[in-house]
Amino acid sequence: MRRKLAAGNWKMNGTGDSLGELAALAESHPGPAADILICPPATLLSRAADTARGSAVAIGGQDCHANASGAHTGDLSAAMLKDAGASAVILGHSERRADHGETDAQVCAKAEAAMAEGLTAVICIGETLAEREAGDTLKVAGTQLAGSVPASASGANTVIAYEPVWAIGTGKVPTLEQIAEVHDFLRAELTIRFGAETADSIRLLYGGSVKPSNAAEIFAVSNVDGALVGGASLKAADFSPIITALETA
Ligand SMILES: O=C[C@H](O)COP(=O)(O)O
Repeated sequence: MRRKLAAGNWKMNGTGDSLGELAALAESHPGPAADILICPPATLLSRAADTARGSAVAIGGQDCHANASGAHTGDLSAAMLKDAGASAVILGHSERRADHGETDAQVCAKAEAAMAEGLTAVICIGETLAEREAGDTLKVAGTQLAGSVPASASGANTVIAYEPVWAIGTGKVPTLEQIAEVHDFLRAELTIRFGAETADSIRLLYGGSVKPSNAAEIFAVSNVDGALVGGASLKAADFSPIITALETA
């Protein structure tokens, strides 16, 4: 049985003042029936880990380098994230794929580095609007899944987030049928590659304009094990009802 996961990606938002939202969230969900993960910007990782210590909220990074150390100005290794208090890291987010030209192979190498440090890799995939309109959604999902997920993936070290690029921060959400089609496809692809036992243990998150108003219906979709939430994770008042919807799904 997969435990549900509500993950918040603060992206490039937040300063020390934002930690009050994290504290409020942790206080509102002392014994949640779902896992909760907040991924603040790297500048807040250590303080966020201090704020969340002893609570049910885990802290994660938003990216890591594939190498353990070295001359990579501005980058952070998986070991550094772990040292700062992270237990997970988002990898291959479409914003990094677009802004930094990250390839599936690079995402896969980063995921291997994260796993080697004991971090859970939250690996993001998803099609652009042009790819969906061309009828290539499943082809893109399959290619990104195959290329970005390491052979060592398991339910313990890997979470897959399906995030259609056109749904991120736009208020546009795929139909429930469209979400189900992709999530069922991803489960089937994982089963072919890893076998049923491992495939059934890997959580599949949906991401893209998840709000308190649409969370419950999305969480009722086949093979949706939670959400990766951007904008609505910044305020406890928005993220808390999403977590509650997941707990009761
Ligand atoms: O990582 C989160 C996703 O990009 C979703 O962002 P959003 O909830 O603001 O659409």
